[in-house]
Amino acid sequence: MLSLKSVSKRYKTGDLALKEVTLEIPEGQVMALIGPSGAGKSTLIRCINRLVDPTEGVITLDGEVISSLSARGLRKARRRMGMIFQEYALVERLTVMENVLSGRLGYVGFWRSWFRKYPAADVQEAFRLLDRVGLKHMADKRADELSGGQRQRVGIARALIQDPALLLVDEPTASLDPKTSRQIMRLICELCEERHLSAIINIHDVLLAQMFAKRVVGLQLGEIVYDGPPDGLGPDVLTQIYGEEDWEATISKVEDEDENDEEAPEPVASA
Ligand SMILES: Nc1ncnc2c1ncn2[C@@H]1O[C@H](COP(=O)(O)OP(=O)(O)OP(=O)(O)O)[C@@H](O)[C@H]1O
Repeated sequence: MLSLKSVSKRYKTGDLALKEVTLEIPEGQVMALIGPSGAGKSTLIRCINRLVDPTEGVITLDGEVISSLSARGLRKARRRMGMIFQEYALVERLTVMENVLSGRLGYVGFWRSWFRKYPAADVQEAFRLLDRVGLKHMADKRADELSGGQRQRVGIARALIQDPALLLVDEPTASLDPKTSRQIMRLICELCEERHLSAIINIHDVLLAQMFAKRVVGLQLGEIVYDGPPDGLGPDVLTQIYGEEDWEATISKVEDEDENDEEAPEPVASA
């Protein structure tokens, strides 16, 4: 459903951030994008939602060519791409509910959103989503009263109320502790499965990528150097992506954690 063909990006500074990247992401697939700092992960995500214009190549979402859309076409296409950010990007002085509803901005028109007059169906859906992410009881809290994990749950609900076909997730756990990081990754993956959503998750943490994604793409200096299942990320591949390190320790840690994972499951309610 998402296809990138020979996508390259050269910034005005001369940096070649992406080199002929070709990828296909089928419906419902969660893909983790890994690679060292500067590999081009953010640039790839930004080319898909056109925050950055690719220099060459073609990007299509469900057959629609994203890479050459006009501003109006782009606004429409962006409704189909939910974004989840590292720093949550919430409006601090607004409530949890208002932040979630802001995900409908692309649909409701400027004045309606200015006066915060969202349709009843949107409000109902926001409650359902807050229930699903475990925050129904916090709908009236201000965003600045929440913990990092709770903020990210609001960010997830805000992305989902857009009713996207694709989730673009940029470092969702970078500001979270290890346990919360796992809960957030698990929640994102479960929601993608429930809703047949595709996702690209840009993630620094190789362990988390291996634990939760069915497919991992490794970028190095703007090129894909690995594209395959998480268990194919052996020491040689990781060295190719990140350089020399004691990868055996990392890999065995994943196995240990899998065996000992006795965390309580996320709250379940119908979505
Ligand atoms: N706006 C920009 N102008 C010029 N060069 C840029 C710009 N943004 C990124 N770059 C360059 O493009 C390359 C890829 O950067 P990018 O941010 O996509 O990497 P990344 O893998 O997301 O890194 P990180 O994990 O640190 O966020 C780097 O060499 C970076 O310096």
